[in-house]
Amino acid sequence: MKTDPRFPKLHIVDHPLVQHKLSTMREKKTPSNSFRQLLRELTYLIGYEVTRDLPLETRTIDTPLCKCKGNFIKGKKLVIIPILRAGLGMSEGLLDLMPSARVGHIGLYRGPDHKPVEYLVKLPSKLEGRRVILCDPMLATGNSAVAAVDTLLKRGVKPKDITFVALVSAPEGVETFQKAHPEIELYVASLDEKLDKNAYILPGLGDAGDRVFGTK
Ligand SMILES: O=P(O)(O)OC[C@H]1O[C@H](OP(=O)(O)OP(=O)(O)O)[C@H](O)[C@@H]1O
Ligand SMILES: O=c1cc[nH]c(=O)[nH]1
Ligand SMILES: [Mg+2]
Repeated sequence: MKTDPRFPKLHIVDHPLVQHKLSTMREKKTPSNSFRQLLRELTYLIGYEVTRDLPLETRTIDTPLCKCKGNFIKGKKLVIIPILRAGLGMSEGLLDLMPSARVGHIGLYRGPDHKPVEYLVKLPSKLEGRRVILCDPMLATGNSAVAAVDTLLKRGVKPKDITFVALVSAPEGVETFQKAHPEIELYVASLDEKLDKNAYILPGLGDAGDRVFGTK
C-alpha cells in the first residue's frame, strides 16, 4: 500500500493485481459486463485492506478431528453503504466478503455545478456505534462523498466509525474530502492526476455509473 504526503488519511492499494485490473477497466473498449466483474474483483482486493483491523473473537470449534480455537469477526454488524448508482458495483463485492453486513443506500447524482443532489436515503435503524463502509468508485470533486458522510453524521454515526472506499480519486476531491472530514480514512486503488474542465477524473475511466449499467 502507498500513501501520499499531502493526504494523511489516504491509503492507495497499489498491488499489481489491482493495477492490472484497474488499467483494464480504464480502457474504453472494456464492455459493461467485464467492467462490472472487474469492479467486483477490485472491491475484494481493496476490501482486504479496508477490513484488516476488524476485531476478532475466539471460540472453541470442532474440526472433523478435534477441538480447536477458531477466530471469528467480532462485534456489532457492519453496515455497507453504496452511493447510487455506481457504488452498487462495489457494495456487491463487499457483501461477498461480509455476507452478514447490513446494507444502506444513499442516492446522489451530480447536478448543476457538480453539486450533489440527494434522491434517496434508506439506512438501517440504529446506526450509532456501527462500523460503516461507504463506497463509490469515483471521488472527483469530492462533493458527493462529503454529502454522503454529512447524511450519516446527521443520523448519529461518528466519523471514527466511517471508512470511505473508492476506486479512482482526484487530488482535488481528496483534498476537499479531508478538509471536510479529516478523521475519515480513505481507501482507493489510484490517486489520478487531476480533474478536467467538466470535473471528470483524468485519466480516470469515464462515467462509472454509465459503464457499470451500460446506460451510455
Ligand atoms: O466527487 P464528485 O464530483 O461528487 O463525483 C463523484 C460522483 O459522480 C458519480 O456519480 P454520478 O453523479 O455520475 O451518478 P451515477 O452514479 O448515478 O452515475 C460517481 O459515482 C460519484 O457518486
Ligand atoms: O470521472 C468521473 C467523475 C465523476 N463521476 C464519474 O463517474 N467519473
Ligand atoms: Mg454517473
